[in-house]
Amino acid sequence: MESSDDSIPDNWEDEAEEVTQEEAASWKKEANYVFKTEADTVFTQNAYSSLLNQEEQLLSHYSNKKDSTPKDHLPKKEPIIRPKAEEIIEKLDKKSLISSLIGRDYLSIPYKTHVNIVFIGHVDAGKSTLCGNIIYKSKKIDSRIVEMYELEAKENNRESWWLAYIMDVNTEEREKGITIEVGRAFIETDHRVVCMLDAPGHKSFVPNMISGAAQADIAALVVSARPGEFESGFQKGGQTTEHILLCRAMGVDSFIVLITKMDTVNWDEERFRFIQNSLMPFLIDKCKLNPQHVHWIPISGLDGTNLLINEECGWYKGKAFLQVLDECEVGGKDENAPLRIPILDKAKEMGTVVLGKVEAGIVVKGMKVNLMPGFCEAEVQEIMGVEDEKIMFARPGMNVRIKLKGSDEFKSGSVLCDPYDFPIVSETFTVDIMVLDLLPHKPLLIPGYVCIIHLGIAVSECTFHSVISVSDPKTKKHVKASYIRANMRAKAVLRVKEPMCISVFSELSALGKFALRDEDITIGLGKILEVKDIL
Ligand SMILES: Nc1nc2c(ncn2[C@@H]2O[C@H](COP(=O)(O)OP(=O)(O)OP(=O)(O)O)[C@@H](O)[C@H]2O)c(=O)[nH]1
Repeated sequence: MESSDDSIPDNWEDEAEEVTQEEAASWKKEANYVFKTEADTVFTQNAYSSLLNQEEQLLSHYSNKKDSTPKDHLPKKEPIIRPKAEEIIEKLDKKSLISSLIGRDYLSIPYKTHVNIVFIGHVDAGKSTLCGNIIYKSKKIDSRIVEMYELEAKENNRESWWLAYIMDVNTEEREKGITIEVGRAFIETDHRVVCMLDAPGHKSFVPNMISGAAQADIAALVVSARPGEFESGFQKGGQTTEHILLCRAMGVDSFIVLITKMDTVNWDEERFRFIQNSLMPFLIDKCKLNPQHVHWIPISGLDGTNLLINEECGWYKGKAFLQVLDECEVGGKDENAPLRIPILDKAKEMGTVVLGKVEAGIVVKGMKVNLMPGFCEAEVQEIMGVEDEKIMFARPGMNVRIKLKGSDEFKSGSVLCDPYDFPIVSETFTVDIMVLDLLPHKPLLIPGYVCIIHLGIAVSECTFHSVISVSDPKTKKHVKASYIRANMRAKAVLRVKEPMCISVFSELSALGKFALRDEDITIGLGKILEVKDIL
């Protein structure tokens, strides 16, 4: 039944975003920036004097040209009125603020961009083996440790698994031969510092896989070419499609498909093309990936062919995995945006140390920060980079450990942000949701339906508050509805148990995309359209 004048207009997504931006703008105006500490005073003063310097330089530039420049081209010398702190922050870009804080122009030094790649795919596809081999071949591991792993694999009757042991570090993972936690290792390509996130393939550990996907810029989809293995991973119940959908839900737009175990099919091109043709419609048509952002490489994770350099595979003339990884497209991140670091983990190490990836803005040693949604004030005492080296500041994309001084009454999943510019904190928000399969005994999403939401790396219980509309699959027009069935696209209002840091998707995808899970299955994926700030 299509509603008449009160039907949802086609452009409701745009309208929803505008409302949020207006709300954000009015909040920003009302905000009262308070600079309490000495460090903050220096920060503000430096920013202020930098602003004055810019003005003076401009004036002297014009007065030196006095004779040749007509008078009315000169800017009028106005009495200088000290601007308010918030005006300074609005006028100056973040880079000059940071440069003045750390006293040198560090930010113009060329550097390698940082990217995270998550390895996804069905259980036993070969993810850990190929990650381990990349580390081994890049000589990032001591030969004595390799010998130890070889011995341990032999003792566990899993001789060929020693490469996987480089990523699978805990005893249970090694004894069972499966990944449980997201493994993490760093390598460097010519232009990038790459964090490899080895996600578990087993369906019991999908929540861990989602946390890996939420940190990723690129996905490496690992598919086994061994007869029968590709088929079981891609069929209903296999993890290949679920992992692809979850990565898309977490905002990953760039995929490298690694068709591995090619040694088991004698590097048969026909097998490679069969897998490629089977996966292509799902990636391009269903998941709406740009074909130019999907790369295909035949490899063997076990012997390392085509991992670092293109080797001995007559019919494949393309690049090796690390060469593609060095240059494939990743979405830009905004250095000048307010600081956002979703906290992945928190530990006590002579103070509180947090682990996270800088999603937006720049974090600088010595700056004041706030951990939201709990309003925990703290100071950045140390920043540690990928090799645990101490650094002065970190840019977007970088994985950092940060030692904090101050309150530690915050949970993992909180967001570390600027002291004067917080993300929206809310418990109720409007979403655009694509519903997948639903549980046989719970076939409708209706107000009151309770499930688990993975909002980036944060996890919470969530309830369907109301259903607004569903999209008619034929006309694509939204029609009023009071329930949602499997495989429908809909607009609904969700409510989480406790306030969370949330963003409209178009503003910051890291806090604006989500997956819904119920009883171990993924029931929906979506993005946030509108949020009511409760602060
Ligand atoms: N012949 C051959 N065997 C491989 C290759 N890659 C992995 N294997 C074997 O496949 C099995 C599973 O490999 P893993 O690397 O543990 O698979 P995984 O995808 O990390 O497994 P989960 O993380 O538990 O899902 C092991 O016995 C590996 O030795 C390959 O390229 N060729």
